[in-house]
Amino acid sequence: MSLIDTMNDVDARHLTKGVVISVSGVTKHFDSGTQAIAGVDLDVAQGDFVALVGPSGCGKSTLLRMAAGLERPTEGSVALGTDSVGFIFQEPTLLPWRSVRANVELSAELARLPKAQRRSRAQRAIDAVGLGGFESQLPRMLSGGMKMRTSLARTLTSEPEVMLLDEPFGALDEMTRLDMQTELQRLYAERRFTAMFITHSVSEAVFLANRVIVMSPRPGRITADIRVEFPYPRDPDLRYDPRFTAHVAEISETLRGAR
Ligand SMILES: Nc1ncnc2c1ncn2[C@@H]1O[C@H](COP(=O)(O)OP(=O)(O)OP(=O)(O)O)[C@@H](O)[C@H]1O
Repeated sequence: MSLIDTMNDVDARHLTKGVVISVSGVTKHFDSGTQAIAGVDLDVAQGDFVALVGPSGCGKSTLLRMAAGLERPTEGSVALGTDSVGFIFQEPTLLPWRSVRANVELSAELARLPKAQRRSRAQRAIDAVGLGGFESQLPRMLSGGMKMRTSLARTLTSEPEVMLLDEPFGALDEMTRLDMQTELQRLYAERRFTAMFITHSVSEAVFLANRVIVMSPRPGRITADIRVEFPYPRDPDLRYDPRFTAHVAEISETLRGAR
């Protein structure tokens, strides 16, 4: 049982086989009086890439934060079947005085891995995100996309079974964002972690996920759960495929209907 399950008073041994994140009958009221979430049930299977889309303020981040154990549900339960979890937020939050390599090694340092293993894992992650050659640069010398790559590499270094990503590419320019989407799904194709990914972009959701969850306006409920069956790794040109645009249209329509 992980620390997070302990915090949520849920025993992970009660999870259905193959389910890594289980949200059951969850409602969330904040002390301010805001009700963020209403009656959400969601099981995420091991190896699923789930994208959450919904109008601003519908409780997507709250749901993700509950999965991370950072918030408790008011009613219902949230269980996580592992304590091997990586987070990525919109802001890369790098330590400004540390080089790319030292930032990427941080998660392995915190996990107290021996130095040689730290080095080799960090280098593998740096190469995987295309930052080879930039190891000794400081964050202030990096573009927004490179900072996000560094943040992604830092998370990959701890080889998490579950990745929780809250609009990680929201602040990037369009071209960098498309590149990062391609990189992330390539890494997913190789490593098959379980992912929960928040985005405002329907096309980003369809390109990355094998399952798109659509939420209603606050208090957020699940209004649709749509399977996206394209095999991984996905080619950037998939975005021009009529089946891809049909998915985007269907989800956009559901979002409009949910307002
Ligand atoms: N700690 C908190 N205290 C009080 N209210 C909160 C807190 N965190 C979030 N909220 C409120 O709960 C609602 C849901 O917020 P949340 O950030 O989960 O939505 P979201 O769907 O992620 O929004 P966005 O897409 O704009 O990022 C909002 O009305 C927000 O103001």
